[in-house]
Amino acid sequence: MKFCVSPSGGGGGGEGARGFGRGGGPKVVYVPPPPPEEESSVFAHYETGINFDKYDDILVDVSGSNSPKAIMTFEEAGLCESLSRNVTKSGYVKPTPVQKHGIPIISAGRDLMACAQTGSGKTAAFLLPILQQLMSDGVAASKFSEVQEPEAIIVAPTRELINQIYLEARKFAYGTCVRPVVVYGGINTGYTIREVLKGCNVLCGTPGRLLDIIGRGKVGLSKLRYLVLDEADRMLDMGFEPDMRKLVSSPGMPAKEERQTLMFSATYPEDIQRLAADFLKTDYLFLAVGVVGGACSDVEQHIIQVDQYSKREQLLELLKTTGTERTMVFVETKRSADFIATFLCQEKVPTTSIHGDREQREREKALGDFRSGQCPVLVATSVAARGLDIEHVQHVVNFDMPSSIDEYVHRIGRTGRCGNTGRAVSFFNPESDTPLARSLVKVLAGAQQEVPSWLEEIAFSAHGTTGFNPYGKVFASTDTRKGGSFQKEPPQPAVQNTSAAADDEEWE
Ligand SMILES: Nc1ncnc2c1ncn2[C@@H]1O[C@H](COP(=O)(O)OP(=O)(O)OP(=O)(O)O)[C@@H](O)[C@H]1O
Repeated sequence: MKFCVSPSGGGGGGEGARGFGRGGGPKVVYVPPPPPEEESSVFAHYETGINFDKYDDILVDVSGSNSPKAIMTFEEAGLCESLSRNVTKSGYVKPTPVQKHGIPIISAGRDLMACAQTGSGKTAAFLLPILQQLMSDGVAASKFSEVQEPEAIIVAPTRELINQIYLEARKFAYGTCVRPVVVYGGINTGYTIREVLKGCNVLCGTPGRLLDIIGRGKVGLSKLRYLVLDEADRMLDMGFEPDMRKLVSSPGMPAKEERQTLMFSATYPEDIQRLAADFLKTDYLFLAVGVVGGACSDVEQHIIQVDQYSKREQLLELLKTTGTERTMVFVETKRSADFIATFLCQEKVPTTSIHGDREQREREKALGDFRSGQCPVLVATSVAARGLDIEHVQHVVNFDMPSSIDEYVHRIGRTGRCGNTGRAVSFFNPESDTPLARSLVKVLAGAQQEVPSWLEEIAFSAHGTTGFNPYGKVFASTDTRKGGSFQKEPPQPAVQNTSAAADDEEWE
């Protein structure tokens, strides 16, 4: 068995994170391998799970005026032949709730803030109606232009996630004249620009690299019709909000009244919802599938009380039971990611790691080795918490609890996707994690999980109450425009999501 070496190569984070020419660091030469061309690889997908049909039982709430009627089937979505064919080849038989409601809303030209649980198909909910519109308008990529004018821009917070979205866009646009392109930090800028100049209709990017390429005059915004913020709450928290403001005030960016703005996430703190409204037309629709910020109930959640010094032993014990099943282990810092991955390798557990200090080449290799099963254990920081859709991830371990409950929801959502079941085990250290206890109890209860009595005690003891963590967000249940706050606790500051993720990913 091959053991994947994990420690950070170092040095890649600074420049890669800040984008070529900004940080003044060494030139990034990395050019990623081209994505697979064979049809079987383009359309490779995993099966929906036994709980896929249960999605239909989830309560859906659409608020705002004149919302269009939901569709029940992909046929009703009115997709053109090539797009329909690609949907079928992707193994999609029926739409998930966020697709049933989101597709007609987007097709009707409405702005949308959509919230649906992890792994429930939000990506296709925005890609399909956008691609459908571009195809029916006969949009085609042109490689004869020195400035590319994409019709859609999609933004996501991490490099791996935006690459995944790009691959989904490429899959659905397969065999058509619509060309998606991806730009993100940590790869050679010249290569990126050459890719953009080959023709670009749907530009997928991380914020830093997008702004960079727009600033270089390689991308014009005059034809832009769609702006999509995936993981919208993360894109608008303190880490990325300035970049988003810069993006929407870039020269040529159509005003919000002239473009369609679409936001998707599994979590939406209320303060972020209010801020997001700045980017949307006033009559935007708010789509909530289930409880906003709730965890996916297909993930079996276990919380174990562990003190800091017993965590490594506990992890080893746990990994003995998971065998070669794919497991993501989340830790708080880049250093501990290296440390734990090295420890596991020494213990003969084939492990790799991903975090913001690893070079992009290493990050992509780590993800590749994990996807292929060569290294069934991936130790990760919050950089891998959101959006990543990796087949066969059966287990998530929170070696360190995250500092916010939303981050917890995203992390455990790496398993139990698309109707499949999964398991999340979290090491709760009362010394450091007590502030999260209350919101954790609510998330567990909301997902019909067993709540350990010791956790309840911590959460609602005098100690737990006085020590209530302002960062331990309790989820809202619906559209903030309805006026109600759904929290018993005071409103949370916008900083709550940023700490871990922002210092880990820095500036993409
Ligand atoms: N209608 C469908 N039928 C079958 N599979 C689907 C369908 N919609 C999406 N999928 C698949 O389900 C998986 C999860 O979808 P996706 O990554 O879009 O989830 P998500 O809601 O964006 O999750 P997250 O909140 O973690 O970002 C993907 O592999 C996707 O291809």
